[in-house]
Amino acid sequence: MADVVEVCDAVKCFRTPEGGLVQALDGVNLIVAEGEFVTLLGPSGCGKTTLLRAISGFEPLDSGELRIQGRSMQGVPPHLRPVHTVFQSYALFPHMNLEANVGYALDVRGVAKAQRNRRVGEVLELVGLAGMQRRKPAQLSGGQQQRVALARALVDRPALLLLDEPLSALDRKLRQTMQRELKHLQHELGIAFVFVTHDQEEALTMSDRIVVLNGGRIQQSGAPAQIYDRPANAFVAGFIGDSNLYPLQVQNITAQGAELVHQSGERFWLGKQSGLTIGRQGQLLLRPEQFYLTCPGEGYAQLRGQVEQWMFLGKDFELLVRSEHGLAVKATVSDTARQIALQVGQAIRLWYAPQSAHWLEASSA
Ligand SMILES: Nc1ncnc2c1ncn2[C@@H]1O[C@H](COP(=O)(O)OP(=O)(O)OP(=O)(O)O)[C@@H](O)[C@H]1O
Repeated sequence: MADVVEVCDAVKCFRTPEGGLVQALDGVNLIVAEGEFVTLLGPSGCGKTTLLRAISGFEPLDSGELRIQGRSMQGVPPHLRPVHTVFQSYALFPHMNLEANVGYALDVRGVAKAQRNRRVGEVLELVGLAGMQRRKPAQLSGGQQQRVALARALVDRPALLLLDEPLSALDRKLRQTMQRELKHLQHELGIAFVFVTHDQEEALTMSDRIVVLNGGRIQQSGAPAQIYDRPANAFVAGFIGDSNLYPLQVQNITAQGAELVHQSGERFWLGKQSGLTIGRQGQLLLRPEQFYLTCPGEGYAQLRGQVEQWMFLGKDFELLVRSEHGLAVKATVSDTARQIALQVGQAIRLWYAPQSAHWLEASSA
């Protein structure tokens, strides 16, 4: 697959009104392949919007390179880049009807009327708004307005669509519907998407690849499952999903794996892994859903503790357990908890597979 976007060593600093300097992008490298759905994810202020604005041409970089479809974007103004942005606020022209809003980019470029009308018709069909051409934005629902914004951005078939929190103004249900539609549309059109969101669930379900940013630096770039199951460092582990993260030291190495100890005396097991030596320090990641209340089979490790809190979530139970040595353990366990009839203060065992635990070396943690 050819690369649509290449960002090399992008650096961008802002001078703040208070007289300080903010490093919004601190040596960012990003490649987006043709047809890829890439999500930029990170806390507020991590540089997501700055990176999008640099790609679209609204924010010149201090240093670094940007190529779109192999062409350097040095000195190329936003309107001449093969890129459109869809914003959370839709940014529609309120006085124009839907057809004029969508056809605007083609009108500006002087596309012949017949071709223009055909393209507008096609793209409205695509986003499910055929027959609403004459409505003005105020006569549409939030979800419909977002579809117009999408249609407008897609009408001249850009190589790349940038989406800056496009769904965050929608309520939960509509948001989920739009997530599915957007993903379907992206697949159908084969256009590369760079999508910005705060919402980790949205990122995990929609993306081919997630790029996690913090403090203007890329922390990790990978497929959703890789980011979730094998985070590169403690920041990513803590930012995505619920996590139990314990600072531990390697105490012993056996044929099955490693025995790890917390300073409280609590012991954990980690599956076989290359490069581990006795005395190494790091953090162990165990996701709440990796625990079981009954031993699922051979080779599982156990953690004893007492139920401190429990909540029924409709399908699963969410438990807060205090381990024998005083560690807090979050566990999400399925239905079997019904038969066990949980009570606060009850002594229980939590089982986990040592090979599903993830070790973060101190240097990367
Ligand atoms: N024009 C500007 N002048 C000064 N500082 C800026 C400017 N634009 C952005 N910043 C700063 O640069 C950093 C990165 O901002 P950016 O908008 O890229 O973050 P973000 O990840 O998109 O955040 P959010 O999720 O809140 O939108 C922040 O610290 C922000 O305050």
